[in-house]
Amino acid sequence: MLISACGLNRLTLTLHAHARLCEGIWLYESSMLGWPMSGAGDVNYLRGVPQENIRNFSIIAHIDHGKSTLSDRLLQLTNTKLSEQRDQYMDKLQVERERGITVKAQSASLFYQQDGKDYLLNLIDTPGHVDFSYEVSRSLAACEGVILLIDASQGIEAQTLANHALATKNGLKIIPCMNKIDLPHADPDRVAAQVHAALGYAKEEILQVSGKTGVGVEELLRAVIERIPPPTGSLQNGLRALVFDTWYETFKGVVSLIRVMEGQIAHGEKFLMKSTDKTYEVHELGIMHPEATPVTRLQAGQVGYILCNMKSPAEARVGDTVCSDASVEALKGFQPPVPMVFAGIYPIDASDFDALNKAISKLLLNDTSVSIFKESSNALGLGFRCGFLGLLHMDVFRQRLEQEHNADIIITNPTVPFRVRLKKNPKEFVTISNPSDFPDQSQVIEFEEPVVKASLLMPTEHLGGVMELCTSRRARDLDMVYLDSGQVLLKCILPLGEIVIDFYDKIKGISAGYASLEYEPAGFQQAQISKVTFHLNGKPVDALTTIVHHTNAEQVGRRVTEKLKEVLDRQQFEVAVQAMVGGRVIARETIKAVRKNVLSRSGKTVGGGDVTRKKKLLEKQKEGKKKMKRIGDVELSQDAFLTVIDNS
Ligand SMILES: Nc1nc2c(ncn2[C@@H]2O[C@H](COP(=O)(O)OP(=O)(O)OP(=O)(O)O)[C@@H](O)[C@H]2O)c(=O)[nH]1
Repeated sequence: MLISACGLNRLTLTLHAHARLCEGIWLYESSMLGWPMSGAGDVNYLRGVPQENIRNFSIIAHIDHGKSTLSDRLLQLTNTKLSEQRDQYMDKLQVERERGITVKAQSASLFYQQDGKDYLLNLIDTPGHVDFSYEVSRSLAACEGVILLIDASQGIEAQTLANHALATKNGLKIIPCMNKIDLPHADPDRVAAQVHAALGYAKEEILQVSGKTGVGVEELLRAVIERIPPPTGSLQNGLRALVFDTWYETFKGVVSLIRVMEGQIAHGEKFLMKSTDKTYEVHELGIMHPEATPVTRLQAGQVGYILCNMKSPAEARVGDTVCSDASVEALKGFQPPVPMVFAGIYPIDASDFDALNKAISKLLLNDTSVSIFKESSNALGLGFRCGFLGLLHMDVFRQRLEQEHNADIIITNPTVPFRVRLKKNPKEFVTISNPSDFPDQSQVIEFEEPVVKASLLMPTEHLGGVMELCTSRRARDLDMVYLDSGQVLLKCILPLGEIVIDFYDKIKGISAGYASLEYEPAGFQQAQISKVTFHLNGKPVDALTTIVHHTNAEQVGRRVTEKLKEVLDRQQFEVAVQAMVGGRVIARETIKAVRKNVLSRSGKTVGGGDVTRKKKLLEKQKEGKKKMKRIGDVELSQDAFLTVIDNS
């Protein structure tokens, strides 16, 4: 049996595996979805699932507690057809599959029947790592409830508490649910006691599932339907929908994911983007099932995507309101995320700047939490200064640029944003996120560094080691709360600059992986800040310049000069490698002069008879020369330069 929808001749590009185009009419074979037929004549493929039978929910949890695996099981249980069979289906990006982590929230509309009633369940799988919590907060704006997943062997971790607080703040219904109960070392009783002690849920309220084996997942779906309220919002009102995600697709252009709050929107209709007042026409709209699947109409309470005649990625704004006319009030939108770490991104080959510019603007559409400004460097040419939510976020952005957009890039070493009050304008603080903007010390009244409110959750036996590390990183206002479950929650204020690089790894090492960290911005505090510059025979290498707390300057200076000495080719003259703060040298290495003999490797000269090998080496050197950077008299090969940046 077939349901017909109308006017979709532009949709051939998005032909879905389950759908086919027949004599100009879009036909949907509902039985293929495991979706029973009932009632005829509904032009909407969503077939009038009444609003009270819609549930919009996210799965939230600490990293690795099994959100994506559970999402797989929900797709399976609801007979959702997949375009290919693979684990962690909702992790669509190459970077996610390679790293085994979710970095991008993904939504899927599922159809399910329970007690003879048809339900439309809109699920959003969210990331767990603290760097991507902006994705979680955006996803929650499209939901009425969440499944708070807790690993039955690990128990509550820092991000469990943070996500619980976020869902509570958003007024969402929370279903606490223990996962991985199939693990031999799972301890549901201990974890239930922990959840009760920390979050106040009774043991009976906490569900127990295994996303891996499927045990308990049907009961979980029942709880979703019974405990999470349906969406509200009148179909009769003017259209009001929240854009909560956007991305760019090569053949389709800009795709916006929306949650319709009021009214409805249909194929071919015109709508207004509230922030720009620009009018667009809907070229396609649909649901993620879990691939983009066109429908004719989206109504209040539903989640889906729209494609329209947007010319540039810049026109789509996450948090914007899609509305029928100017009289409709804008929705609350989202607080812009606060960048925690800044770094320069440059094309390896300076002539690729325009291509990099395009690649970045497309990727920004998919990751609105990155802030970007153009900048230039004497060693690297034209590039961008980018703000990220953390180091993992920065690394994922780099990998996505390389993998999804074929960009060859260099990222300079990261720095946190400092603030400064200058004598010429003593009433105002200016933020410095780029070492090149560092002011002359004689003009400075005071500096401030960013701090975070950190929460570290761990079994009590690891408290000593973790406290020691925190103290060595200048932690203050330490406060401990002992939980009934044998865990302790350590709260403190930490300078952001002390945790962005290796703090997380160190914490995991000290606690055998048991301590978890969560943090949020907590303003700025007064600090003594130094700019460390690096010089080759007196000439600065600007891409290596960094800003650090004064107590760390010497250590950074020593590490980078040593690395420069190790990787720099010897020149025909002696080279002084210096690290300086102001006019003062804080670290120095000397590279002795030598007449370079390319035919010598590791001190051994290549055998005289091997002419081809000699030729090859000389050609290689010629090739390498093209990629040499010149700092004053000193030539620095690209490879050497990249190694230093990677290690600085
Ligand atoms: N034994 C067992 N392993 C599970 C279960 N659920 C997930 N896992 C494993 O736990 C690891 C993490 O699972 P994911 O589903 O990627 O976790 P996640 O919460 O989505 O991870 P992030 O999105 O990166 O935070 C994987 O190795 C899964 O195979 C389960 O129910 N039982």
